Amino acid sequence: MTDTSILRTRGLRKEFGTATALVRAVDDVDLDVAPGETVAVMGPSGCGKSTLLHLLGGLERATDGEIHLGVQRLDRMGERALARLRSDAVGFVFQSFHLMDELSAVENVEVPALLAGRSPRAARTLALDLLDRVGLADRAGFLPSALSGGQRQRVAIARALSNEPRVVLADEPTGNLDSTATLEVLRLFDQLHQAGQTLVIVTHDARIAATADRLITMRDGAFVDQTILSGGTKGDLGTLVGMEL
Ligand SMILES: Nc1ncnc2c1ncn2[C@@H]1O[C@H](COP(=O)(O)OP(=O)(O)OP(=O)(O)O)[C@@H](O)[C@H]1O
Repeated sequence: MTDTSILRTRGLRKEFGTATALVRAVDDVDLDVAPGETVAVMGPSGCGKSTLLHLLGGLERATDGEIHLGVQRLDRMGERALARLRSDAVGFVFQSFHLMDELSAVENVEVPALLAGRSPRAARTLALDLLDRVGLADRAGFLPSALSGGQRQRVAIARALSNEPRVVLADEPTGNLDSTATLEVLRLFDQLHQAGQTLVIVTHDARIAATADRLITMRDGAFVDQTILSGGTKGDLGTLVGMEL
């Protein structure tokens, strides 16, 4: 699309299995995500959405093709450089939260900041600030087991932001949440979007996808449709709040 994309793939492919039982999970995908853009990815189960997200965040290696994050080329990086890039530049949000059970909310949030090289004091200050931003300042000392599903996901979102990522990649972030918690998470993503955060969200929920700037539909590993939602078709949060989520 443009040279100014923050995230760009060309001819991206990921295959699993052997020649006799080959699954092409991602099949020749060209993607351009602009800075500050929210992209939603939808499609039937098994069409390759999670695999695509894992490739974009350097969690998995591509079989073929290019992945650019800014000026960096993920597909050419060694393991150490890729690990550094993940901890410095990418925020992940997962359906099942992936919090560390034995760490409090604030400790979970500060881990990526520590890994990214912040001092313990600076990491703690940032983590408390982020928990405040997601409305959980009063739960900082709680273990995940003492939090609701929605609160856990908000901690996970705060954690995803604690390395000040260039892009946040969210895989079914509301898949385990009830409608109230879904709405809370939706509000948070909207705030992030307003603040200029680049977001790629895999979701089965059309109402979440409706808040994105662009909706990509995948099938059998490939993009089969891309719809720009800004302007008339983009659902605003005010309308969604009025809907039964
Ligand atoms: N580690 C793996 N080994 C072998 N096959 C895999 C692996 N990971 C994914 N696949 C296969 O790749 C295809 C895409 O899987 P993926 O999880 O990306 O789909 P998805 O669209 O995210 O599905 P869902 O919506 O159910 O989460 C599927 O056929 C899946 O079985």
